[in-house]
Amino acid sequence: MASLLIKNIHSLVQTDISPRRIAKGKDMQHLPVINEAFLLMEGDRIMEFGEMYACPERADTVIDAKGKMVFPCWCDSHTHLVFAGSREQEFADRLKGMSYEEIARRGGGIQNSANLLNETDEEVLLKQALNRIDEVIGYGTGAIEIKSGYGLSVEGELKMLRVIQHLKEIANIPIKATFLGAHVVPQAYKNRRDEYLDLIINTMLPKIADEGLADYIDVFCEKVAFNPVETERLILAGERFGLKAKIHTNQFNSMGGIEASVKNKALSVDHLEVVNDQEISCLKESDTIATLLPTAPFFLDDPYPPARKLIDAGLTVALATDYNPGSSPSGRMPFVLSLACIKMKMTPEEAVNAATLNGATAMEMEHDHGSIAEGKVANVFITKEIPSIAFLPYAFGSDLIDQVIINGKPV
Ligand SMILES: N=CN[C@@H](CCC(=O)O)C(=O)O
Ligand SMILES: [Zn+2]
Repeated sequence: MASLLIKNIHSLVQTDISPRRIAKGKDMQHLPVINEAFLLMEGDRIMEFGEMYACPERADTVIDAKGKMVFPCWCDSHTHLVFAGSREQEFADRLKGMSYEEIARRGGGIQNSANLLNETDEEVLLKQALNRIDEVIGYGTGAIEIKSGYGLSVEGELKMLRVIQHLKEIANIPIKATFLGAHVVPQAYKNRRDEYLDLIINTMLPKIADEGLADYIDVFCEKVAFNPVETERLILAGERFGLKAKIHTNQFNSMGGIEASVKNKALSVDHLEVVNDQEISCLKESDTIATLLPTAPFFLDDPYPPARKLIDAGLTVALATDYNPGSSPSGRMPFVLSLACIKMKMTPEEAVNAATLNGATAMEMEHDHGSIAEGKVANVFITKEIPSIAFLPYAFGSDLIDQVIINGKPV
């Protein structure tokens, strides 16, 4: 097996000697670092790491990282990166004052992306999504979740999930697939929402389970999409097919989505731009991860999630890009970290924990990803020469990633 040694690392970040599963509440401030370090990878795994005095003498390939830092790759646990076309016309409409919700109500938004996706061939979707995966690897992402939800029909949802399945086979980073048939009620079912729910539960889910196309189920619990009762019905249906829930909720309204998710042991609740004290207390009683997506409120010019309140209440916070054509047309994790610090007052250490270990746990990949630990997959990135960890979110526009290593190989 080929070995790769990185030596003279100024700081090796997020080192796990006795592996942590998660960083919760005030522990999110704890970011273990080894200064003047080495990292040895063999095959696709991390073999050994430590201080330079113990550095092995030989390896097949040696990289000198003097002045640079090494991080585990980002774990982006919430994306919609299989999509067709783009929505800059809606962007222009919003700049003139129209809201995201108004655009959705007039049949634009998610329905617009669904129309485009249903007209696009599977091979084209695959090629474009693969390009996006290559793009985000360049930003340091080494594990990702991808949702369906722009099909909104049996054929469309299956097409999206088959594309994601194909991506799992050919992309060189691990992918988790989430079924989001309940993204909005499609226009064709406008006055027949119960029939659409029945279609999801009785037709889509059995086919998806039959082909093993999804790892999780998601519902957009919002006024423009599905209510908490419908959300709970869908979570329970997913559970019958072995799918845990990761739920879009509290993006624009607080209407019971968190309670419905927590009650049904959702793995994560995602967005949380609008969240009240009662909902925070409800989350405190659970293991459900709060996944925040700050590029969405940045792009939509909405309020940011109250990350400080959530962390100070002892919750587990993850950060992800929400890469999608409508509310976050960017998969750039370093910018997510900058927004988390600048707009949500997370510390750089909390932001790194949220974007690595907690992101991995939000897609149940923490055994193999999210930290520098012996035996974990060797997905890491080397920064350019930077003076401190805080420099990464601080220098928000700069490309500070020098080299990305995936499965123990530079890409
Ligand atoms: N809010 C629901 N879904 C996506 C947006 C999808 C879209 O606008 O196309 C989100 O997470 O922001
Ligand atoms: Zn989303």
